[in-house]
Amino acid sequence: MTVETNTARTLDEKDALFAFQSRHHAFRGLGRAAMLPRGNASTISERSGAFFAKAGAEAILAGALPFDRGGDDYLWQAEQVVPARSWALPRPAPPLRWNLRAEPDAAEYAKAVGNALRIMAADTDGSDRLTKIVLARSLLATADHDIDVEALFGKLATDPAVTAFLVPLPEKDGRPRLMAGATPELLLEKTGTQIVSHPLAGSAKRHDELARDAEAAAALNRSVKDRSEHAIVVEFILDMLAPYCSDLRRPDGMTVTSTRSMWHLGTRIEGELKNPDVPAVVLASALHPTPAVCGLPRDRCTRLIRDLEPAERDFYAGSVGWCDGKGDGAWYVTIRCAEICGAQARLFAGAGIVPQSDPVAEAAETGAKFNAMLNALGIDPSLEAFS
Ligand SMILES: C=C(O[C@H]1C=CC=C(C(=O)O)[C@@H]1O)C(=O)O
Repeated sequence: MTVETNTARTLDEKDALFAFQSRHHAFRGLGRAAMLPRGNASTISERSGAFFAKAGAEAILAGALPFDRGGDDYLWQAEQVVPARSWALPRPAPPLRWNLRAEPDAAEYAKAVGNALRIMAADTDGSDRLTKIVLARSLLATADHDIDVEALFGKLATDPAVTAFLVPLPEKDGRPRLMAGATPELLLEKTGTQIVSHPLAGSAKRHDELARDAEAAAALNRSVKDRSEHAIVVEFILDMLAPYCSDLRRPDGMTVTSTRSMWHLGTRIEGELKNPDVPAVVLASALHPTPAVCGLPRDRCTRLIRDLEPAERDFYAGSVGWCDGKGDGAWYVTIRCAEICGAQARLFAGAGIVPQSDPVAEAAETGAKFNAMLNALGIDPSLEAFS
């Protein structure tokens, strides 16, 4: 991917179409040049192939794939792509007053987890047997005036363990929308013939007090429930990538990784492609959604999620990222994020449910996963609305 270094615009201009910032990548796209004709996962290969055949190897498409493989993606080429390092310094924004509504609240969410556990327990055999499902809830935060998206992005980008992102979403009721977040999870990165995926699953809340924080990490590492939840994701990704790879490697065990607010179990998977021409977006689209955000079996879980969750996921738990005309690119799992529309932010958080799950603990885990966005929005995470 090529990022223009000759920037005619100043970096504090407000018209970012998309932006990504992590330890490895930091750029923003300015102005709308062209949209990839919309379509679902089954046509991404043809559509992106035709697009880059015209736009050329240096062109970059960035944006979002929805959670549901049948839904349409939203990918854009910007007029100009510029480096964005200076965004590591958050811009001060005036404090907002918030009205908060949990949809559903923790108690209702715990009931949905209970329902999922009953379905799992009744499922004793068969190839369609439910082994894991990820259930999410949302939090609708409405401010007294419009959210300063650039200031929000600056705050999200201060955690060195995440990729902060800002991508446009299709308008809803005629109003512009975008997705902002700080994802810790790499779905797929491709550079030439090399691919990397770094799934996360299995979580614990972090604590200010050092000894308590270290104990939370150690307990996560010992947890049979979290290890089984994680192993399902790793096996799924290895199975999906195997047909594309001449070599696929993973370390012996899983590792404990962290963001500022959460501990996770993670596994870095690396591979060498048989055919280097398969583009990053096609591989990401084939992998997505993994059991880190959906479950196993995938199609059955997609349907069950629709029944068990009150709010539509839309682009939450999809994938955000970019690819260039050479086929390189990086795609992340769309988590620790909020859909922003004017003064409104809809935050999402999910948790993997396996037979050993405790509904109340899973509800608390989703509460903790809101913290990255809440902190960046300047909302006190200890407020009652999240419990
Ligand atoms: C679905 C989410 O997290 C996923 C990623 C890491 C750990 C997870 C877990 O432990 O349940 C989830 O699989 C979310 O943050 O909304």
